[in-house]
Amino acid sequence: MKKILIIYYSKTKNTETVAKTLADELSAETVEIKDLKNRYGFLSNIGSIIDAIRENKTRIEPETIDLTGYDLLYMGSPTWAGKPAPAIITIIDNLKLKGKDVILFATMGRQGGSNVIDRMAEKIKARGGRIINSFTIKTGGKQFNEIKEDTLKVIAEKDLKIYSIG
Ligand SMILES: Cc1cc2nc3c(=O)[nH]c(=O)nc-3n(C[C@H](O)[C@H](O)[C@H](O)COP(=O)(O)O)c2cc1C
Repeated sequence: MKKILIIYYSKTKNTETVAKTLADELSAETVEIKDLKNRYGFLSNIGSIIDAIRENKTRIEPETIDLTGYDLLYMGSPTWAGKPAPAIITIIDNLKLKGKDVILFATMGRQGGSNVIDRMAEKIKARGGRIINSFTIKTGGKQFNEIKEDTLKVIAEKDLKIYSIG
């Protein structure tokens, strides 16, 4: 079995639900990237949208992750104004991704997830990583258990367990 790490940011636990479901199904470890900037309240939401559109960096915890020994990475972000969350933009630039296989996922209320995947992919490829698969999950109006069900469906449809072998 490959050693798999799932790296994610999640403000309201939708992306976390996907990450934890993947972790259970694929026997993977997880690392949550925390954004140390206040992202709660109306004004903060506007700030978050501006930060996402401009791809502003943010203060995160952990600042980096030692990826030595991991054969496969999953990386997940919510969609913010059609972009990856600032915490994900920030962590990608702090990781040594040369030669790493990466599977990307994005959650979205309604739309924009594929754009998030594309942008994450561009940045990861620029750092020497290889994107081997990706998927989006729609979360608008869904309970956590429905998001979990949707994730289980994607794991089956995309045959994601195949990447754990070897
Ligand atoms: C600042 C902000 C911007 C967002 N922009 C979008 C968007 O452009 N398109 C969309 O479908 N959902 C958008 N959403 C909804 C989130 O992408 C969606 O709820 C996601 O599943 C949240 O993941 P999380 O619970 O892991 O934080 C936005 C949410 C926030 C807080």
